[in-house]
Amino acid sequence: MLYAVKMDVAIPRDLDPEVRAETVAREKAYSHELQRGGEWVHIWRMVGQYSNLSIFDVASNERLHEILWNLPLFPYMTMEITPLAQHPSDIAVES
Ligand SMILES: O=C(O)C[C@H]1C=CC(=O)O1
Repeated sequence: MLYAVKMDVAIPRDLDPEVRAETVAREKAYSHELQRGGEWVHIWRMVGQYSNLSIFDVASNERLHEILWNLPLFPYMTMEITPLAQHPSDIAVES
């Protein structure tokens, strides 16, 4: 199942810089692990924003929830989640 997830990050300005750096580093490692495992298919920076647009390919709603809930930056994020379906005009799936 494919999902587009827009993540907007808003880390409080007064967060301890060490906590901030450590949380961002854990987020990066967690993201890399999921990308290598094939569930986090794309991650794009949204120009001019501390936001990304990501594509996930996961087995279920529950699995996506688990992945997102465990993001180290989850407490500082707002997300918009859009389930994706094949488009009938996609030449990759045309028969
Ligand atoms: O920077 C971001 O967009 C937030 C987050 C998502 C993955 C990652 O490494 O950082």
